[in-house]
Amino acid sequence: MASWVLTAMDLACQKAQRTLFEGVSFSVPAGSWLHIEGGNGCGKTSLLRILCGLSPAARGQVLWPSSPGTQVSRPDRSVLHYIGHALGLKPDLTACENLCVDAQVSGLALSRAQAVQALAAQGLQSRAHLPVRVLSQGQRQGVALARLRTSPARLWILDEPLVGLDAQATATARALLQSHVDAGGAVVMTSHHDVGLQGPGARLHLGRETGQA
Ligand SMILES: Nc1ncnc2c1ncn2[C@@H]1O[C@H](COP(=O)(O)OP(=O)(O)OP(=O)(O)O)[C@@H](O)[C@H]1O
Repeated sequence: MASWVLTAMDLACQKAQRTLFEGVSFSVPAGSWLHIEGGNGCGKTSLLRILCGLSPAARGQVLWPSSPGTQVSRPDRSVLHYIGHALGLKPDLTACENLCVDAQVSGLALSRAQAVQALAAQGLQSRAHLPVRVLSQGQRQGVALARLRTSPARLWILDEPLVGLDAQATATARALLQSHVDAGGAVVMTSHHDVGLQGPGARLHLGRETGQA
């Protein structure tokens, strides 16, 4: 049985007095995934931000996992790792430094060698010591994904994590997400493409059929 769960209860979202979605409820237990899909502007990013506690819901409630068997009122970085469209990278720091600083903020000790290893696993070893501002968009996405490899969080919330990746980087990223789920983590993600995750999981289509997942 799963030791923890992310729960969304009857969520609604409004932007500029327009209801984007309502009645959205789901549970994402440890060891599972949720793929949120839907057309441009249907509210996928807005939903992820609500799930992360970055934006308020117009209605409803989110219960985040904490240590096994408990729930917290807001998630911290030890619980939840969010990658949004903006990626959150520091452009003047190298890829390696970005991982080290990110770990430091999470209260983790990460050596440069460990950071380079995480980047190498994304196929970015040769880019490790370059400032992020000179990297391509796909390479930046790879750096953001490499941070997942050093994150303590069991719950990953990812906005279009495969966007801009070439075929090889996409396969690597898919394997990373699958291994996280297989190891008892959880992935909530948006994507306009089939991600092909296996095992316990669900798809939530935001739009006219929005509802239970
Ligand atoms: N602050 C805001 N004020 C007014 N409208 C907003 C605001 N923020 C978002 N929106 C609108 O809400 C809608 C949903 O935006 P959101 O980014 O959640 O969509 P999305 O499903 O992630 O789209 P995409 O697939 O294009 O990334 C869009 O029409 C957007 O313009």
